[in-house]
Amino acid sequence: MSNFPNQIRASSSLIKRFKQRMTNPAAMMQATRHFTTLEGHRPAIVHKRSLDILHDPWFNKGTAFSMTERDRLDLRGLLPPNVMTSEQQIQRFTADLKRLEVQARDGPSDPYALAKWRILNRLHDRNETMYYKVLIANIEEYAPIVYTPTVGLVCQNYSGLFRRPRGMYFSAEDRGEMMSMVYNWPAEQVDMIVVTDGSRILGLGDLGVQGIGIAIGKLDLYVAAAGINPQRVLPVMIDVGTNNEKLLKDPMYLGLQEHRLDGDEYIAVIDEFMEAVFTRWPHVIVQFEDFQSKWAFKLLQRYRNTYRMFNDDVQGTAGVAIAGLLGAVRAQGRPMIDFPKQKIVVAGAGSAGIGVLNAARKTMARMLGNNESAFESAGRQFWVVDAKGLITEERENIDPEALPFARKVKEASRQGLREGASLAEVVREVKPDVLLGLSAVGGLFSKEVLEALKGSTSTRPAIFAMSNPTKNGIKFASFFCLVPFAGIGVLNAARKTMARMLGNNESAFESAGRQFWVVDAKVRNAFTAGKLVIHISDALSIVGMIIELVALYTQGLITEERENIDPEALPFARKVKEASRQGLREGNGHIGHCNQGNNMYLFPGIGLGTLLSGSRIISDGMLQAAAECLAEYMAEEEVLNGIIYPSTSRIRDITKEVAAAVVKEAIKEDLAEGYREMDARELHKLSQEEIVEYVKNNMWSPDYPTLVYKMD
Ligand SMILES: NC(=O)C1=CN([C@@H]2O[C@H](COP(=O)(O)OP(=O)(O)OC[C@H]3O[C@@H](n4cnc5c(N)ncnc54)[C@H](O)[C@@H]3O)[C@@H](O)[C@H]2O)C=CC1
Ligand SMILES: CC(=O)C(=O)O
Ligand SMILES: [Mg+2]
Repeated sequence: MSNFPNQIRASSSLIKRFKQRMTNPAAMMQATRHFTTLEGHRPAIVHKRSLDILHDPWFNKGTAFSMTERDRLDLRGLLPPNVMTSEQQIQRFTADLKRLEVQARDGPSDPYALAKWRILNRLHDRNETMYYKVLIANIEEYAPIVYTPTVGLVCQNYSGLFRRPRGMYFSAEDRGEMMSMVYNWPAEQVDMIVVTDGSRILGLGDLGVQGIGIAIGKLDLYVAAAGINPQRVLPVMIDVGTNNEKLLKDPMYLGLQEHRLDGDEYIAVIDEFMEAVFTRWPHVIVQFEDFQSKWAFKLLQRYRNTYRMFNDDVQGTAGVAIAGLLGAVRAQGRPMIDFPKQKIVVAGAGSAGIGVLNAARKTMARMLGNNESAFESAGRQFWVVDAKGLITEERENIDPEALPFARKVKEASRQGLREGASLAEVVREVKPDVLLGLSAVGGLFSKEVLEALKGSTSTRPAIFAMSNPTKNGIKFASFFCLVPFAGIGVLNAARKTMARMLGNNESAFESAGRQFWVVDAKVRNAFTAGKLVIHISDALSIVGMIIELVALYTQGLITEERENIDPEALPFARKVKEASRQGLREGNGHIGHCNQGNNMYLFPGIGLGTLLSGSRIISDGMLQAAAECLAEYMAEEEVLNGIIYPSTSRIRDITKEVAAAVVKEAIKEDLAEGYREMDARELHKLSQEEIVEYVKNNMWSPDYPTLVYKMD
């Protein structure tokens, strides 16, 4: 068992001192001054100088300190003499990062992604303003590094990657101490906490203390997308042990090496944490992230009416899925009001799957009249398959959360189904409009399942493969492959892996090449180019992130007949004769639009909207408003082209709109108590446009403030 360092325990005198300061208005102003002045272009007061400033990522500007600032802050001689602009700094940094890219042309391998993460993380450690400037300007490119999928790898390799701590750790050893420990955090004001207990990190299972990476990654998006001030975010890991046997035996593991606390003992730890953070920061918002479903629902019910909190996996994911499901209806050329007619098969009945099911059912019921019979009939639109197959009322020890979605036995049998029927059987018999996966199992949408989906009664069946991370999807056995952002890099890597399996010689390499049928020439930047790549036959299977497969026909199968073929795709072009023997020809196949459907479209806006409304709680109505706002964000033309989610490059604008929708709903429900000088009465007077403006004006931007030194 590791010994949690004593030095992080705050003395009670520290709390006393802090409380005295907080009851003294002048002292309180002094304590909060640099936070309130950082936004905009007013100078920021700092209480340190010299090397202490250079080592403080909140204030460090590196080579961008002006000469007058260097004099004022005792920095003269501590930096190379050439003063750089922030643009020059970014150019220098990006050139370094791109060099890595040139050297790693063989695809987005794990070491390559991790190397990129390391470089970005080092920048995060030394200069936060510049880090967020880089991230915001290149969000589409770097979100997959600082967030999923790479952050999953980071969590898995956390013990080796750990350099500087970030965030706070509360462990089972700290029971009785949390109320004082919370004052060890240096920021007087915290707006947003993302907390995990590491029990179900992405689709990677129990990673114990290593799960802190996901809280850090989510908060990166809070800063980049929602403009939450980086000095006011706090990633938290609650370490109650781990049931991961490998970590329990690993001498390098940094967390508590004991089995997870359970039952009342577990709840007591989480209760103590919640009380501590809300005592110090009464207006903070706490996002619960990646708690195993066993606790996710219970904790949500326990706290949601008392604290400003939400569970991202249950509620954020549900909102994003609803927006996507409504988009899928529109993509079929039908009005959204037809949503209650959709037949939906969901694979996975954990926190995310059940969250989506509940929200989708409520949305359907509202469209059908919002009464009991509407709710009943909406329930019949879903077929849920978990690890044991189709869930019916015959299921033994059924999870109470899944019970409302269990199919009636008689009804199932009329459809040719039974308790435990496989996903392929269910899809074959139900002929659904939508197949949605939240099972964390790679390769689940196999050839058989996708073949079965061909029988769908929908004109444009949609697949939402929402499990994370992408890696889970790599299986060499399936038929179709949708590669969300890998393209040629993945093809090359897959070919090499196959070749290795076949003997690792030239003929193995040749024959491996014949296993790919590549559709679309622009595969290389498939994700950034917004193209969906479909490989027929042996390749990789879908999983990873939410992918909408709404057929949008473009160039089709690549054969050697393709004009102006991308040289990188050439090795994968099919021979014309061989293709014709298979009944295929140049241009065959479907290319759909593909982008990432992740709760990142909503959680930043939910948090920001809650903060700026000053709502006491996060209501169902506020969450629904967020989802509807995302659904409406896409123009009709885009949706008809099968583009259901916007590009992540627009994430700041999306978040602003989502936050405004949340503020508006909080005002409507009379929950809004205001934020800073905008009190509840003022909020009520705002028009829709003014709410959007209010949100925009309160989003932090990564600009260096002028620093002025004052003694503490
Ligand atoms: N795209 C997004 O925004 C989000 C994605 N997720 C992902 O969704 C996945 C599931 O998350 P949770 O629900 O929290 O996990 P969980 O562990 O609570 O639930 C997993 C569910 O999948 C079922 N399952 C396992 N094997 C199966 C199989 N062969 N066939 C059908 N079902 C099977 C399990 O019985 C369980 O019901 C994870 O990969 C997670 O990363 C979660 C939240 C958001
Ligand atoms: C994206 C996310 O929250 C998850 O996979 O758990
Ligand atoms: Mg999550």
